[in-house]
Parts: sequence; C-alpha cells; structure tokens
Amino acid sequence: ACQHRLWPEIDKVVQQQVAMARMGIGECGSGWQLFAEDGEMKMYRREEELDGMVVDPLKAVHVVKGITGHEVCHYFFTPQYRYDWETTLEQMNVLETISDDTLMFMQTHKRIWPASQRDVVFWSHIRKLPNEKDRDGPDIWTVVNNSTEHPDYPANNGKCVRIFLKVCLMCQTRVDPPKDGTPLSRENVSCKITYCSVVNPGGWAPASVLRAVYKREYPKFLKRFTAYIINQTKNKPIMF
Ligand SMILES: CCCCCc1ccc(-c2ccc(S(=O)(=O)CCO)cc2)cc1CCc1ccccn1
Repeated sequence: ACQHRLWPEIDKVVQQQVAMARMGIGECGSGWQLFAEDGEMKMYRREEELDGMVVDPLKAVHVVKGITGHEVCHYFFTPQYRYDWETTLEQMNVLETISDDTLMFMQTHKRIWPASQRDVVFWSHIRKLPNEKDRDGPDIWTVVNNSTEHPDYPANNGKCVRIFLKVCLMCQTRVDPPKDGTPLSRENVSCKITYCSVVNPGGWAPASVLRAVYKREYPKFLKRFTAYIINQTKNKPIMF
C-alpha cells in the first residue's frame, strides 16, 4: 500500500478522520444535536449547508456486547458481506484492489423518491491503530471510506447523481476477563463503535427530504449492521 499513488492522501485522511472520531461529542465543537437514540446507540448531527445543499455531519456512538472492533471493521470493509447489511445498496463493484487493506468501490444506492438515484466512487482502507490510552489493551480498528475519482466512472454521466462522502468507522474493543479464571468468551468482550460521516448529496435534493432520509436510514443501517455481525460471529472464535 505504501507505494500506491493514493497512499499519501489515504494516510492523511485516515489520521484526520481518526482524530475527529476520537473526540467526544462535547469536544467536537458545539452544535451537535441528538436526533436518534436506541438503547446504547446515540446518533448526533450538525445542520450544515453548502451552496444550499444539506451536508450535515453525522456522528453515531454505540456499544455492542459480544463482538470486537476487528470483527466490526472486518464485516464493514469486506465486500462479500455488504449486500447482507447495507440497507439501500443496489449495485456494488470493486474497481481496484489497491492492496490487501485498501480497495476502491463503485456503488449505486436505491433511488429514494422524490430525489434522483445516487452513486458513489470511494476508496476504503482498513487499519489497526495502537491503543494510546492503554498500552497493553486491545488495539483500535478503523475503516475510512473516502470519495475519489476513477477514469472509467466519471461523475454524473449516466442516470445517477454522484454523491461525495467521507466516512470513518472507529472501534475500540473492551475486555472484562472472567473473575474465576475461566477462558475468555464473548460475554467478556464488547465494542465501542464511533461512526462519523459527511455526505454531499451531489445534485440538489430538498433539505427536508435529505434530513428525513438520514433520520430514517442511519439508525436502521447501524442497528441492522451490528445485529448482522452478532449473528455472523456468535459461533466463531473471537477475532481480536
Ligand atoms: C436523496 C438521497 C441522497 C443520498 C442518500 C445516501 C447518501 C449516502 C449513502 C451512503 C453510502 C455509503 C455509506 S458507507 O458508510 O460508506 C457504507 C458502504 O456502503 C454510507 C452512506 C447512502 C445514501 C442512500 C440512503 C442511505 C442513507 C443513509 C444510510 C444508508 N442509505
């Protein structure tokens, strides 16, 4: 991955996105409003517009028992599972395998009335980060998805409006070893998930429509995604 043309950009964006994800809601600057809550899952957004278009940053935090950060990032990054959990995905193609930790995707998402259908081209990078707070604690895992251009898929040349996104999924595993010295099991692990995204919807779409879509789709996505991982991993060895 180090020699690929995108590597400098990938490294810069990953460092930047992880720093943002690590900041708590309080530190992240004011203006965050809680717009969805379900048990441990809390979703915040900031209302921002760019040239009259809604580009609300989103930050979701969730704590899920029985899975690890590596498992969450593995199922988020790996293409073969995506149709199982991505609620609005219509078509997904891997355009380039840049390295074993970096892929390039082209995705079209189902049309959401009354807006026109969207597509997106992005690189996706998975990385393990040292746990700065607790040296001998489990590592932090992250996946960063960042829009990019691809010569074979120019923006807005077909039926779809090209969206631009920057997404960071950052996961911190927590291990609470059993008191009685029995071997570690899934009851002793949990994962703190931070999901940040900024999406520019590309062409114009009514602010009310976009905010309604995000309010409905993001909680659905995170609940369905985490339920999927719990189900996929329950009878498998723990991936740290
Ligand atoms: C009027 C519709 C405007 C655009 C809607 C939209 C915008 C962004 C996205 C999207 C694309 C990828 C990601 S990802 O985190 O990288 C995961 C890999 O798939 C995340 C969200 C999707 C959708 C379509 C509607 C929608 C909104 C949230 C969640 C799911 N679907």
